[in-house]
Amino acid sequence: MEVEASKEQASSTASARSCAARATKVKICGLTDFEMTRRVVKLRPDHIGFVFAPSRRQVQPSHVKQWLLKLREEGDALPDLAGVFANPTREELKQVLDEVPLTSVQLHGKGDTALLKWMKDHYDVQIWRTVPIIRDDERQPRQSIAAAAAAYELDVQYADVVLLDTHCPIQGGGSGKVFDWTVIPSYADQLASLRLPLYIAGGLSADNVGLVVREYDIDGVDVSSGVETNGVKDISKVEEFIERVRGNEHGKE
Ligand SMILES: O=C(O)c1ccccc1NCC(=O)[C@H](O)[C@H](O)COP(=O)(O)O
Repeated sequence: MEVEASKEQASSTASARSCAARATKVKICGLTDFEMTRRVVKLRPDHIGFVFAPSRRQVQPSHVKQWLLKLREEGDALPDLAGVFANPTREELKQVLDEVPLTSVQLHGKGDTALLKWMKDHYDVQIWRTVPIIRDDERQPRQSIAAAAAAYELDVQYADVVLLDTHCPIQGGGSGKVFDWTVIPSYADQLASLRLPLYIAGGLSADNVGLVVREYDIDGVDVSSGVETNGVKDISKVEEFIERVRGNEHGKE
């Protein structure tokens, strides 16, 4: 099944990093209505994401369930289906996972090893662990890589993908802001030794995604704000974003 294939792709680990040119995965996040979800799915991203955390992009589980049913009825091959949460309780996760056939759960906020273990024990989902990277302009001491690593190392044993995203103190993600990409190689090295795929998010758009994909040894990219116009998903921006990723693979001459 397409979803299964997509899950396997998401698990392609850092061992693939040694290949000269490989396909960088694309996740389009923060879909909020059926019609846009349908149009995005037809562009064949590797992952799509629905935000269940409090946010202007928050969606209801019952709505997402209906959209996915309709797409299946129409015969659309579905990509990996990610649900985005910020510091969820077990009950909140259960409510969504029992209703929506998600294949991945993306967690923002503080780590909770017991929660991750519970999820792995009860649901067949990939876990995306977000590592927030603090921007210099937040006027906090710059986060050291070691400190961030210590924060996620605790639950990395249950993570299937690690996502570096710009720290967003207000809602946890979807900031639309770029972090300092020079930290990427240190994470890439650490995660390669753990054989965990590394994805990048935070302020990506068609204008800058080619650069991050070409210059850094990463497995995938994730976007929300950068494919919106006036806060609403814009299908021409989504299309352009996916084209830029696919035309700029790392290692391609
Ligand atoms: O998008 C939100 O509103 C959101 C709220 C709370 C937690 C996570 C959230 N979004 C996650 C994403 O959309 C992506 O993983 C990523 O943060 C996208 O960032 P950006 O392209 O900078 O909007």
